[in-house]
Amino acid sequence: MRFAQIIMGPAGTGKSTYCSYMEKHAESTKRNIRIVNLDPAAEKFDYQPLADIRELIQLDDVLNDEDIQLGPNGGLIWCMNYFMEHLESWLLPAIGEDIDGDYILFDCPGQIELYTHMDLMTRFVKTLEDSWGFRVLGVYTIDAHFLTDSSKFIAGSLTALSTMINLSVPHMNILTKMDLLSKKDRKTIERFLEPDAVDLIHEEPDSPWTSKYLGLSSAIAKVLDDFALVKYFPLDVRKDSNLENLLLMADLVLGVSEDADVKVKDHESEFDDPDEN
Ligand SMILES: Nc1nc2c(ncn2[C@@H]2O[C@H](COP(=O)(O)OP(=O)(O)OP(=O)(O)O)[C@@H](O)[C@H]2O)c(=O)[nH]1
Ligand SMILES: [Mg+2]
Repeated sequence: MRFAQIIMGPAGTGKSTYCSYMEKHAESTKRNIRIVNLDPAAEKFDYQPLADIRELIQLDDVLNDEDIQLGPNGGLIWCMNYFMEHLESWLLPAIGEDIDGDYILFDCPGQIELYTHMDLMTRFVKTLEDSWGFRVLGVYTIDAHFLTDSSKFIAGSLTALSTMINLSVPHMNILTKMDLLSKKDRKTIERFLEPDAVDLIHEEPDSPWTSKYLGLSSAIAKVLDDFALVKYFPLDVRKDSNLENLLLMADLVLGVSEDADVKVKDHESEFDDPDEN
C-alpha cells in the first residue's frame, strides 16, 4: 500500500510551503515523505521534488505556442490535461511502481476550478487509487486571514466542501499562516474551527444586505452544518508539534499505522503563545 496527500487550495494559500515544511519535518523524524510538484507554472519552491511536472510540460511552453492561443488560466488547464494524458508514460516511471509504504505529497496548482467542478483531479485520484495502489487524502489549504468573519467563513467553507465532494476521498482542511495572526485574531478564529454555521450567520452585524439575504445565508449555513464535515486544522508551520499532530491525523485517516497512538493537543494550548516553538 502506498499513501498520498493531494495538496489543493486557492493561489498563494501556502500549498508549496506546507509541502516543504512537511518534507523537513519528515526528515527530522526519519520518515520518508516525498513531494511531487504538479504546478506547471511554479517558479520556485523550497523542496527537492521526487518528480516535477515542469520536466513534462511548462506553462510558458503553452503560452508561447502560436497554435494553442490560450491565456494563463486556460493554459494551465491545457497543461493539466496534457499531464493526465501522460500519467502512465511520465508520472508512473518518475515515482516508481509498487513501492510499499511509500508516502507522496502532490503539490498542486492554485487554480480553484481544477478542484471545485472540473473532473481532472478526480480522474487523477482514481488512477492513484484504482490502478496504482494508493490510499489518498485530499488536503485543502485556506489562508487564516481569509477566515476572520462569518461571511468569509461561509464562502471559504463552500469551496472546501465543493472540493471535498468533487474528489470523493477523505479530506482535511488546513488553515495556513497561523503564525501571521495576532493573538486576538487567533481567538476569533477558534470559533470557526468546529463551527456552528447557522449560529455564526445570526451573529453577523445588521446591514440591509445581511437582512435581505438572511434566509438564503441560513439555508447555506444549514447545508454546512448538516454535512458536519467542514472543519479546519490550524497550522503554524514553525511549530514541529503542530506539524506532527497534523501528520498523525493524516496517518489515522489514511490508515498508515492502524495502531498509531494519536495525541492531538487542543487548539487553545497550542496557539496561546505565538512565540513558543
Ligand atoms: N508567514 C507565513 N508565510 C507563509 C506561510 N505559508 C505560505 N506563506 C507565504 O505565502 C506565499 C505563498 O506561499 P506558497 O507556499 O507559494 O503558496 P502556494 O499555495 O503554493 O501558491 P501557488 O502555488 O502560487 O498557488 C509565500 O510568500 C510564502 O512564503 C505560513 O505558514 N506562514
Ligand atoms: Mg505552490
